[in-house]
Amino acid sequence: MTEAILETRGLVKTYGALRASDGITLDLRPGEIHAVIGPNGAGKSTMIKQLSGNIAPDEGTVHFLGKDVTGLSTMARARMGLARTFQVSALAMEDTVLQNAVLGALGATSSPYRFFRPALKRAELRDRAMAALERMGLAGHAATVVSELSHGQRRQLEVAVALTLQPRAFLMDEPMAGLGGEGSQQLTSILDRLRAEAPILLIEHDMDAVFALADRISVLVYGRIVATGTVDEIRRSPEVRDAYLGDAE
Ligand SMILES: Nc1ncnc2c1ncn2[C@@H]1O[C@H](COP(=O)(O)OP(=O)(O)OP(=O)(O)O)[C@@H](O)[C@H]1O
Repeated sequence: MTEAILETRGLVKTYGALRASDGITLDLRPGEIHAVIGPNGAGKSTMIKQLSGNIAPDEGTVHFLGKDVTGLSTMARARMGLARTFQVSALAMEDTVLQNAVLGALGATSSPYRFFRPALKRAELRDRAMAALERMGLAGHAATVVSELSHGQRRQLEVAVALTLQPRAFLMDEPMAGLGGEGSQQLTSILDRLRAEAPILLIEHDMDAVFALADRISVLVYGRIVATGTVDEIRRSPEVRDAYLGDAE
C-alpha cells in the first residue's frame, strides 16, 4: 500500500456530552484529492482543526510525513509543509498581491530572526512569491491591492500564498464557498492541477466540485466516518444516501 502523507488514527474530541469527533481514522495519499463530506454539524471543521493543530484531540493521533505531529503547534506543522487554506481569509486586504505572497514565503522560513534577514535573502523570498503568483495566473496583478481583486482571484491568491510554503499536503475548508458558477469552475480546475504538487484533504459542500475532483470521498456523520470510497461507490451507497445525500441527486 502507498504510504500515507497524512493520517489520523482514532481521533476523539468531545464538547461536554457531544462527541464532535468519534474515533476518526482516515488517510491522505500522494497525488490524491480526498474529500470529506457530511451534513452541517457533522464535525468536519473540528476534524480539520485537529489535523492543522488548532485544537488538540482528547484521544488519537495525527501523523504527517511519517512523524507523529499530534503534540506539534500549527506553526510547526506548517513549517513541515502542511498548508491550511480558506477557513478564514488571512489576506491583508490593503497590501498588494505581491506583498501578501512575500509575507507567506516569509512565514515559511524557520529562523526566529527572519525579520532581520539581509535584503539579499528578501530577493529570494520575492522570487519564490513571484513564482507562486505566476503559477496561479496572478503575476500580472502583482502590484494590485488585494481589495481590488475579484472573489475568485482572492481564492487564487490564497492558493499562491500556500504554495510559497512549498507544501507537502493541503487542508482546504470549503474553498468554493461564496464563489459563483464561473469562480468555482476556475478553482476546480486549479485544484485539479494542484493535486500533482501535493495531495488535498478537501472539505466542501459543493457536490459538483466534490464529484468532479475527488479520488476518494469519506462521509462524516455525527463525528464518525460512515463510508469511504470512490465517487461511484459513494454515489451508489444506500447508507450514504440515507445519511447524507438525501435528495441531492
Ligand atoms: N468550541 C466548541 N464548543 C462546543 N461545541 C462545539 C465547538 N466547536 C464545535 N462544536 C460542536 O461540534 C459539532 C461539530 O461542529 P463542526 O463545526 O466541526 O461541524 P461541521 O461539520 O464543520 O459543520 P458545518 O458544515 O456547518 O461547518 C457541532 O455540533 C458544533 O456545535
